[in-house]
Amino acid sequence: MAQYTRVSGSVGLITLQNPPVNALSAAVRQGIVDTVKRALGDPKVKSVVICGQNGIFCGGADIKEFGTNMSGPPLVPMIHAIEAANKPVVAAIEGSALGGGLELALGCHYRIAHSKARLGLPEVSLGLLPAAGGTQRLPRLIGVPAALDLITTGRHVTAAEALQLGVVDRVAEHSTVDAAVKFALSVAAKSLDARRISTYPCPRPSDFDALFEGAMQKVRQSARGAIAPVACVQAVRAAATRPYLQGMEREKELMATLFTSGQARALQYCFFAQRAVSKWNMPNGARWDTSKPRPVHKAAVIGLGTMGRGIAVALAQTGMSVVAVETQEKQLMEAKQAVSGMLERGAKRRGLTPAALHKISYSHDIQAVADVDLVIEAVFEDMALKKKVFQQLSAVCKPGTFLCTNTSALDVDHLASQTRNPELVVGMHFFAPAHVMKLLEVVYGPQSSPQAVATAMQLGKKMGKVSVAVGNCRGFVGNRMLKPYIEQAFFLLEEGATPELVDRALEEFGFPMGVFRMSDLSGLDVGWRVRKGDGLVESGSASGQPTRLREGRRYSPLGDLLCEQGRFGQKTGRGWYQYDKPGSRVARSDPWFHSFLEEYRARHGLVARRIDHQEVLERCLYVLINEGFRILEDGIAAGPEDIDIIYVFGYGWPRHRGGPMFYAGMVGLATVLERLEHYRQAHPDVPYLQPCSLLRRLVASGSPPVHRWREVIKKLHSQL
Ligand SMILES: CCCCCCCC(=O)CC(=O)SCCNC(=O)CCNC(=O)[C@H](O)C(C)(C)COP(=O)(O)OP(=O)(O)OC[C@H]1O[C@@H](n2cnc3c(N)ncnc32)[C@H](O)[C@@H]1OP(=O)(O)O
Ligand SMILES: NC(=O)C1=CN([C@@H]2O[C@H](COP(=O)(O)OP(=O)(O)OC[C@H]3O[C@@H](n4cnc5c(N)ncnc54)[C@H](O)[C@@H]3O)[C@@H](O)[C@H]2O)C=CC1
Repeated sequence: MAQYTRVSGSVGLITLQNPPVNALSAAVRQGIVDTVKRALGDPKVKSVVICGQNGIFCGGADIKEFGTNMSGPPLVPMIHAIEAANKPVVAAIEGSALGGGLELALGCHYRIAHSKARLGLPEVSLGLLPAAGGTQRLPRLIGVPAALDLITTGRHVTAAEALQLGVVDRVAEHSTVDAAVKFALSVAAKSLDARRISTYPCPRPSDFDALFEGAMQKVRQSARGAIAPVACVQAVRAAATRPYLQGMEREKELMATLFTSGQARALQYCFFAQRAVSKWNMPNGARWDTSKPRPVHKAAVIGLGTMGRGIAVALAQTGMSVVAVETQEKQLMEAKQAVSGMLERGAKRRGLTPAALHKISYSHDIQAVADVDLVIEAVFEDMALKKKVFQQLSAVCKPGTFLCTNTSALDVDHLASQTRNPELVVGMHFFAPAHVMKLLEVVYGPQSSPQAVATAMQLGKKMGKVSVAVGNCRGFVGNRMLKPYIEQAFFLLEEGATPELVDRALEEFGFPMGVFRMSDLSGLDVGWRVRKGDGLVESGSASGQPTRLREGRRYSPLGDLLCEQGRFGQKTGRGWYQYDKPGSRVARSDPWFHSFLEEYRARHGLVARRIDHQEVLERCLYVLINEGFRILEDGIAAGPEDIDIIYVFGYGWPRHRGGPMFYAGMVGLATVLERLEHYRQAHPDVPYLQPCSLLRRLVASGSPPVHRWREVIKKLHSQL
């Protein structure tokens, strides 16, 4: 809807009304068409202001309408009619002007933004391009390089940057609508000839070809396999090379291919999934909207290694006081230096002074945490040590302090049982580097109170994380699913693949790094220590003939053998690949490893066969997806969206493929099931390939779309 009033005698004020973000639904578009017509037809009206209700201009096209039978007036002619008007139209931008919202503003003759407003064309992150003239008007207004940047990244800019770029004409500190009305009165009689952006020539940069080649290369590298960024570059190129109307034709043509693409569906699914996971619920009925978080004014971090340092930075950047605790003076001083450096660099990047530096106090005495509201433990992954730390915390902290652990896989319930108040214990599983990575798994046990979960979720939000509440099990959601994925990659090496082949297949699929490059980066010794703890590693296996079975299950000792040789990955300069020196990042194929692999196969009577990318993807990804179904079946994740968001934000799953569970739906659940059955037959000693009963059930019930899986899961749980 759009409301129309006449203000200050001669200004027609149009207010978009569609809470919460005034998205351009069919009703809003119809409202704009009607009210603009009314304003232009009213002889008393000399100029027009368009604004949005409740302090937000417009969040763009109504994404919920996509995929439906979109009725109502289309955006392009609506915006053209505004631009062609013979009375000045001023956009009064408060809150956000995004996507179609900014395109609407670009059709206006003037734009005034509030100093706190954010503007942008984020369509690319939804698998689309700004198809209401955005790709044609913006380069004409602010030049090709700046338009390419905004359109291909989808980034939101502040009002100050928008003013500097020339996207807006003025910035208002107080009521933007009042300022716009005043301004509209002042320009009522002015000629509009120079105010219609579509009539501007598009500036042609001197380094035209190099600019577009560079832009194309950049988008192909940053979002491997994503089609929308490429289409965005093509559309801006059309603006720079064709007259406006022909450019609009090209924009429309490119949008038509994107609009119905699987990638657009996947990205739009991610948009809603990201919002859905904040509305968490627990199997005991506790929910996000009935559980009140407790404010956290002061927090502590125990253990300032790789993770603890990043967590301390993320906490301090929220503005709260942080107590950082290490055991030894030397470690404490090193950590203090590292944390200060991280905060200073972060502040410099954002053009701020590092105020958070003074928010952290350091101590090697655990008594220092006595008065904090919440503690995050990040000591070594060692149950005995963590148990001791939780016992100490329980004794030292004031009553009611929430005790959280950053363990990657250990039993959160067991840690809770070491404390006087197990209901105050949850897992807060960050990802490295903790001050950068967006994902946070909040792990609840049967005793965790809804308030503890709500507090951890809210703290995650405050730290800028995408937080997902999950149940307690070995590895929680992300790492539990990773185990069979890595296992398949090892088996593929045994059967004839190379690290290069496996990684290429996964990187072409869209992962930033394949499994072996990733393993070299995070350190082969991490998994080795876990396998040793599980009693899977045979000592001295490098010198003997290590077995490839553990309790009847196939096992590949390849990773253990490399570790026994001191090949821990990048940190030692050798792993699945070789590196120029320890710590170097460029992976090169290693002839040593190839001959080692051949000898290994020969020793075990394994005959290498040709393995193609399809098999790599099917085996690595379907086995991971299968574990995802088990996690849903076990009630560890509340829905497929939770798993998908964990994989997209924590594990580099390509966003344009929507996350593993959405991807399974795209491939077809019946196909995933059939391929798992096929591989299970070929590898009867690999239990992870056994299709999960939830997957079978979903296929038997006609493979419903992903948003209906929760119903099937609910039914399944009610029958148990
Ligand atoms: C051939 C066909 C031709 C078609 C031509 C189309 C051409 C186009 O140009 C296409 C477009 O505009 S695509 C839309 C571009 N706009 C965006 O991407 C902005 C999306 N929204 C945001 O960033 C934040 O919500 C925002 C920054 C606005 C607000 O953030 P908050 O953190 O305050 O609030 P959220 O929790 O994100 O959102 C609140 C509720 O609003 C829903 N929502 C947000 N934007 C929407 C939108 N654009 N359409 C529909 N629903 C939207 C959001 O899902 C959430 O809903 P609930 O979770 O149910 O409360
Ligand atoms: N490194 C990673 O990528 C991730 C690690 N994690 C988990 O985070 C935890 C920490 O891992 P990292 O930071 O990698 O380990 P790290 O080895 O880098 O750091 C552990 C730190 O804890 C300190 N420490 C040991 N005992 C202590 C005590 N009693 N009091 C205070 N400090 C103590 C050590 O001096 C060391 O600085 C582990 O549980 C790990 O599984 C979770 C997510 C990712």
